[in-house]
Parts: sequence; structure tokens; C-alpha cells
Amino acid sequence: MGGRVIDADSKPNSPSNGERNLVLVGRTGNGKSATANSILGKKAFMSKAGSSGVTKTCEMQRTMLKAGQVVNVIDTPGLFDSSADPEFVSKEIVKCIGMAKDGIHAVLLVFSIRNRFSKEEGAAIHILESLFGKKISDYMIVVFTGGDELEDNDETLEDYLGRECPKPLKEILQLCDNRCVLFDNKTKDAAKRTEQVGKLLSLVNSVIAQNAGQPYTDEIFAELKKGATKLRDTQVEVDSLKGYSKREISELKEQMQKSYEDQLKRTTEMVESKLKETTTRLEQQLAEEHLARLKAEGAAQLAQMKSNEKIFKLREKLERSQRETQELRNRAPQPPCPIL
Ligand SMILES: Nc1nc2c(ncn2[C@@H]2O[C@H](COP(=O)(O)OP(=O)(O)OP(=O)(O)O)[C@@H](O)[C@H]2O)c(=O)[nH]1
Repeated sequence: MGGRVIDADSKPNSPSNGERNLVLVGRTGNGKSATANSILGKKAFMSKAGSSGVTKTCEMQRTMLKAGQVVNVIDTPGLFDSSADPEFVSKEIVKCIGMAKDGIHAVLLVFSIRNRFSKEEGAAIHILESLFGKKISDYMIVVFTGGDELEDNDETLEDYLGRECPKPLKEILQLCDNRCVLFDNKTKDAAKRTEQVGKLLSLVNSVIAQNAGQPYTDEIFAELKKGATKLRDTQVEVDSLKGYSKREISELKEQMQKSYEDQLKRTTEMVESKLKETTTRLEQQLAEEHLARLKAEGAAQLAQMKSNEKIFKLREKLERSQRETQELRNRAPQPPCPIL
């Protein structure tokens, strides 16, 4: 444990004083690790440029606030990148849930104002909702990184969203009740660092208050917690057994460990099948939308062609009738010259 002491929780109406579990999700390179480090006030996670992804697995680090409250920060790899393998993603999700045993107090969706918002980022929210239910959006907070670049351009977050907010991002912000915060992870200004982390933690407090102090949990959390508690209790029980040889005790422990690992495997498989089902459904939906767009474009093109053809024919008709009129005029007998 270590890191900076932050004064975000010394407000009179701050919610429960238990530990807080914050999970950062987002596309590789959006600045999850850098944001996690800003929250922790120390370089706990590796953060650097690279398209292949620096964070390879979920990891948890913690810090203590001024009021003595512990904040657990879980950094994740790019779970919703289109290149991510479902088996790996499911294992990581189960691992992350295992770390936040008591539930998740806030999910931080990390976007970067330095990278263009992508389709897959828009789809990620639907995957999260499919895996964890619509309730998960009550726990979401959007974090935009790259505050320094906006500042360099003399822009605010509102200016940026005014010019650069595609429909799926708008929908995400609406789903989160517009809970969003801008982070400059590059700043060396201690006051600025404290202020942006304080703002985020205030949003976390409001999320906790709105959810009546209850962190997000579901049947996956419950199953994993039950399994881990059972393993721990039986290990204690086995340790206290009398009249058994060392070998028998070690065999019993191995059996317990194996049954726990089997349960983890089953849970991971369940998450994987849900994930595959959702991804297939989303891909189908995207393909259908694409097809509908193509059809609409085709119909518009056809209508345009038809109307071009009509215009061409009308112009031809007009020119023909002008020519005919001129010919008639030319053929008509000329009036005698008044001078003669
Ligand atoms: N200018 C600027 N760069 C940032 C900011 N936040 C993160 N970065 C940079 O963005 C790059 C990626 O940051 P990471 O924290 O490694 O991103 P990540 O989402 O954790 O990426 P993976 O660990 O690879 O999944 C690094 O070069 C960071 O220094 C920011 O607020 N401003």
C-alpha cells in the first residue's frame, strides 16, 4: 500500500467507509494504466505507447485516502479490442471479478481524446450490458484522457464533445447520466492532479450513493465468492483434522483445490459462451445495419438515376420542340420588304 493521500472522502455526506473497488476498462492505449497511476498517485502500472497492448493481464493496486479509506484500482488489458480472443477475455473477466470479490463500486470507461472513437468501443458497452445486465450502467463513469492536448488547443471537454461526439458515444454518456471527467495524466502540477482525482472520487461517491451503497455484484460474483470461501474454510478444517497422515491431508487439500479450479473453469466457460453469443449477435446486428444502409444507398442511387434520366429526357424533348419551332419559323414565307 502507498501512494498519495487524497481528500476526496472527507465530505460530510460521503457514503459507506468500506473499501472501494474501481475497474478501468477501455481500448488498448486509451490510457487506463496512466489513469490508474494518477488515481493511485504512484507509478504502479506500466503505461507507455504501443499498439500491441502493454497491460497483459488484470492487476490490482491500492491506495489510502486521507480519511483512511482504501481504494482498490483494477487495471485490465484491452478486453473489448476486436483482436482479443474470447477465451482469454473470459479468463480475465473472471480474474477481475475474483479480485473485486465484494463487488465493483465503479466501472471507469476510459476513452482518449487523442484517438478517434471506434465502432468496437461503441460495441463494448453492449457486451458489458449483455454480460452483467443493464444495471451495470448505473456504475459507469466515463474518463477522457488527454486533457493536456485539449488545453494546448485552448479547448474544454464541452468544446471537444460539441465537435467530436459520435452517436454511440452520446448514447454511452446518456447511459452514464453524463458522469464524465477529463484527465491529464501527463501533468506535473500536484494541485491539478489532486483536483482531477478528487473530481473522479466525488463521482464515485455519487455512484455509490445512487446505488444505496451497494457495489455491483451478480451470480458470477456470488458463485466465485462461494467457491473461494468454501476452499478457505475447508482448508482450515483439513488443517485441524487429527489422526490423518501428512500425505492424506495433502491429498485432501489437492482435491479441494481441484474442485475449486473446476468451478473456476465452469464459470469461465459460462462467461465465454455468453461473450461469444453477444459478439455473434452484435456482429449480426452490424451486418444487418450495413446491409440496410447499402440497400438504402442503392435505392437512393436508383431514384437519383431515374430522376437524372427523366431530366435528360425532358431536356431532349424541350430541345427537340425548340428545334421544330425554329424550323417552322424558318419555313414560313417572309413578309415583303417594306422599302421595296
Ligand atoms: N498526452 C497524454 N498522453 C497520455 C495521457 N494518458 C495516457 N497517455 C499516453 O497514452 C499511451 C498509452 O497509455 P497507457 O496508460 O499505457 O494505456 P492503456 O490503456 O493502459 O494501454 P494498455 O496497457 O496497452 O492496454 C502512453 O504513451 C501514455 O503516456 C494523457 O492524459 N495525455
